[in-house]
Amino acid sequence: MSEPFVRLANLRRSFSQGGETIEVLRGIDLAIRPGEIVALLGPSGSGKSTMLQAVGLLEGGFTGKIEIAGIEASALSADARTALRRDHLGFVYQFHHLLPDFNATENVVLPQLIAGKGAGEARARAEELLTALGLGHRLTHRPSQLSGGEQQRVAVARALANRPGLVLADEPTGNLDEATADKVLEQFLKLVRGEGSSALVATHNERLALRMDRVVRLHEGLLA
Ligand SMILES: Nc1ncnc2c1ncn2[C@@H]1O[C@H](COP(=O)(O)OP(=O)(O)OP(=O)(O)O)[C@@H](O)[C@H]1O
Repeated sequence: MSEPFVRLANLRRSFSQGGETIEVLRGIDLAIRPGEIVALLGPSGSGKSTMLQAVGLLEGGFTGKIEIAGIEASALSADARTALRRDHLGFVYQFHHLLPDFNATENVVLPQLIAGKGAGEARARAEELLTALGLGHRLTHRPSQLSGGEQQRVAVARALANRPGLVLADEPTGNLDEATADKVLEQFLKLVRGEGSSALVATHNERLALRMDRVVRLHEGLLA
């Protein structure tokens, strides 16, 4: 069996608030294999976003081990963490966070230019992804000219643009109606599987979670 792409060991995070300490993550262990799509289920406030922020190397304040692509992240400098994030991770949020003044293609091109890819190659990749997501007829629309589901699909294309080994998605369809959420999730899963990426998808939707390869549940700071 292949080595995990992500390995978390005894991951902990607490917050101090008004003299009280809340232990949100109390020793998380998790391994995600290359290409595996894992649903992270848990009620509101259980710590799903906190855990994704840790794995996404977006925040400090954690203890324990976070290993991505065989690299132990906690020992790295800030620059090296940024490089690890850029080279291996893609993010999809509940709200798309697309750049309003750029069209769909440009929003997907931009992270590739930042990663050092040439403009022609980046544009071809953006168009390939957007077309695979059924947006071939919306390439030059700006976010305000797209529906909620279309905006979220552009965000999915952007997350996958640099071929990340791991996609982190925080309630990626939480802002959509049920029918649209189903469709966007279906396309997301198909694309991630086609690309061979792993994914960790936070949701409180049991039904959507069951369409992924494995479900883990956050309960009282631990994974069940
Ligand atoms: N910066 C912070 N300071 C203090 N407490 C925090 C902070 N960030 C998160 N928390 C607390 O940590 C707990 C977990 O929050 P988190 O956002 O990770 O939950 P979640 O499972 O993603 O919830 P939701 O499904 O509602 O998004 C909450 O009780 C929250 O109040």
